[in-house]
Amino acid sequence: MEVVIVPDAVAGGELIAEAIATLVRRKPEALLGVATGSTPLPIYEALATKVRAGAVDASRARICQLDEYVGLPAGHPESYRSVVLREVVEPLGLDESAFMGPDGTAEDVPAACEAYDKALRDAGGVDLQLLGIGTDGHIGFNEPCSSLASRTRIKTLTQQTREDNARFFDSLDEVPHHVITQGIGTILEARHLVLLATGEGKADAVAQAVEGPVAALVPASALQLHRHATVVVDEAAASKLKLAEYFRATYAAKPEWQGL
Ligand SMILES: N[C@@H]1[C@@H](O)[C@H](O)[C@@H](COP(=O)(O)O)O[C@@H]1O
Repeated sequence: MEVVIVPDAVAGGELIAEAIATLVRRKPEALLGVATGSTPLPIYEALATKVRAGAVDASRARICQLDEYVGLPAGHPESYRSVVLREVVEPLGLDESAFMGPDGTAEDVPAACEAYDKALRDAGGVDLQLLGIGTDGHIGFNEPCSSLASRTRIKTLTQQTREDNARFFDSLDEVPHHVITQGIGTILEARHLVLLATGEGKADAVAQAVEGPVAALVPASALQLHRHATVVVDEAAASKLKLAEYFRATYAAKPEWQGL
């Protein structure tokens, strides 16, 4: 696992956007897994700026979703499908046909989950999966004690996560209890995992994920099992890392050709 400490969220966004641009230059039809929440927005903004400036041609890239609420009406502005179309697909100038995600409106949720895992496989697998981290250490919507081998499935949100996400809804009552999320086993199949965490509120979760034991209690610790995982953190989110100086020195000495 590589840990990169950046000065702030904008620098993190720029660094990761450049890694995505490098991937897309090498593999124009790359499948990019995107995360929702506030944290990845600087990545999407930096990437869209590169596309508009002609620094990268992302017109053949494909986008896939990490997770989704269950039971929101189709087209609800806070369904993750709507969020990803609004924040990623449209700003990159892509068509909706370049996008895939689990169907949170399906009557048969288990079948929708299985279909999504199959769709990811049929698409050739995810090349680069962006991740955020919940204050309880979740990735996607894999809450604490999710199986590290889990596949895409339905999960029940913790009260903490519903409260964290209530800011996107008119009230806490409107935040769904159920979600579909790529499983931890599914996420670990992506070729490159890139987790961005910013702000002091994520410092404990980051320290446990990076420096704690691999444990289902801290789903993000599963990144330790992946052979190409990159954790990008700002100073505040890095503030509880014991090895921060080592991570800084390692990154400073890294040959530029290696990229992320
Ligand atoms: N399902 C999403 C996660 O993918 C995201 O990482 C997390 C943190 O969001 P934020 O970046 O807004 O803190 O929120 C939600 O639970």
